[in-house]
Amino acid sequence: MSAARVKICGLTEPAGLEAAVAGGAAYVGFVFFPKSPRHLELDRARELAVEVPPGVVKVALVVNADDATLDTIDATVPIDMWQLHGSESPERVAEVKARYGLPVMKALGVAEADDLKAVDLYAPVADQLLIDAKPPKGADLPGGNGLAFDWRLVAQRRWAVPWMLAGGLTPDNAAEALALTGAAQLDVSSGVESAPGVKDPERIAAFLSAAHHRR
Ligand SMILES: O=C(O)c1ccccc1N[C@@H]1O[C@H](COP(=O)(O)O)[C@@H](O)[C@H]1O
Repeated sequence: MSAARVKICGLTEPAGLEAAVAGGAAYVGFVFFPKSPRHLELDRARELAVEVPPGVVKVALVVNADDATLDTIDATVPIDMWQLHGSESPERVAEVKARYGLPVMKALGVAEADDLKAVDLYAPVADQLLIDAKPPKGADLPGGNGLAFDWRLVAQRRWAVPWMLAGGLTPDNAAEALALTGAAQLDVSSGVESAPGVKDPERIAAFLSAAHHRR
């Protein structure tokens, strides 16, 4: 099997971004959600994004954001892809894709087999799906909680669109996650941090190495 493509999400500082790029991340993610410890102000996001070399996909993560919010991000930060991580409908996914002409990745929360029914609703409109653990009831964040779901629910499933596995991934479990699910792409945030919102360059390097040397 070829090396997995990795998204390092929730970057907030140059050191983390440099480690992601140096280690061969395929995507870097910037969070625009004020409740998150990884939330970026627009100017800060722009400063980071302009340092990303061509070929690395810059993803803007938003949660149920309105057009005005997306317009401001789009006008300020050079991004390549939207990640919709809230309860956006399939119609909203199609709308965002048409409005900005950028690919859209829709995040879906999974706790049990029934949650995967949403895949059929979103696959026709999204460019990619992000399959993440469903947040606990009452959680402040719909993602980035460091929680994994039961990977057996997606083991060796056939997908109509590209997808990423997310939720509770770490340098220690990345290889097992790849082997069990057959995923070609992984997305990680809190598992490569030393504290909420603070990326750890060594953990980023270790995660990328684990994903690139899949068994
Ligand atoms: O990271 C965040 O703060 C965040 C906030 C709101 C929605 C999604 C968020 N993160 C996404 O969730 C996955 C899984 O996170 P983790 O690895 O379990 O911490 C992450 O990769 C982001 O795409």
